[in-house]
Amino acid sequence: MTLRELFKLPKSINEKPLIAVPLTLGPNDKLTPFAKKLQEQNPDIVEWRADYIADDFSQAVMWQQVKAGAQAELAQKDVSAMTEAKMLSEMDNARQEFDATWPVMNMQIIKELTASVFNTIGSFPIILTYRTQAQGGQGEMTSVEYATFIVAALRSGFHFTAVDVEYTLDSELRDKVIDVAHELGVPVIISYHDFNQTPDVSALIADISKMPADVVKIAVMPNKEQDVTDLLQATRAATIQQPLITMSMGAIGQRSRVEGYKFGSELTFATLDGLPVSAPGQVTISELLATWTK
Ligand SMILES: O=C1C[C@@](O)(C(=O)O)C[C@@H](O)[C@@H]1O
Repeated sequence: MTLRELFKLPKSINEKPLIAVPLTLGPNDKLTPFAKKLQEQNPDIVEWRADYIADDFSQAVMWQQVKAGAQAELAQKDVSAMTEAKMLSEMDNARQEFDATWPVMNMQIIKELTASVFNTIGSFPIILTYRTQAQGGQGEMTSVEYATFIVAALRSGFHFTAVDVEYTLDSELRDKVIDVAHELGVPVIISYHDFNQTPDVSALIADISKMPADVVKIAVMPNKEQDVTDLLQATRAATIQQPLITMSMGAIGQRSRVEGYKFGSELTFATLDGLPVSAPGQVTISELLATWTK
């Protein structure tokens, strides 16, 4: 099965790979200008990089906000030291109450975040990705928080075209997330990143393909031109059942993003013009299309 078939997308008319653009907006950015550019440049897929926003709604951050609000209110009141001490001790009880209700609040927050993405750009297929710092992203969640986030977003009632699950996630949690995705009919991309070097890509492809992955994705850093050639050749030589996405990152690896499809990589990440990259070496859609029509 091809990646297009798996994602239920129309057949390509020119044998080119799918183009995915990353949505890397943080809590203070507006989605509407992104949505407008999206309509203009019309990529195949949007990858929602939730790690750029989700940590701003973590339990610790939300509690800090509640606490800061209460303290600001206290500061405005002219209260005695005794009353102030009493109110502060009440904060401890409030903290316990906050912690007890957090799982429900967390689900609601994740649902609202997901809804805001789908309500603005849901006419495009969306891949759900939360990239941890260990794999080159912004995300600081623990493995349990990561799995909770992904499962809650998948169960939010909005249908993702695919979900990215990191290869390095603890295997028990990984299986749990994959089970939920499959129960909801969402294909799982198992992805591996190395921002320092190009390891043995063939071995990695073989290893990931043995997992319950519907798509295998590998993004690694070349230190020399030969590393890019090795990645492309490993992509061509792969005999796995699942669709494959590979790329060499950084400046040296850029050609893999443009011509990787000739070796069997079925999707390439590019940015909307003028928007930031989500990994080194990504080109813009315009650059990509210009190179393809040369
Ligand atoms: O896994 C990938 C590939 C990527 O790292 C890249 O190199 O283009 C960009 C990420 O947003 C995406 O999740």
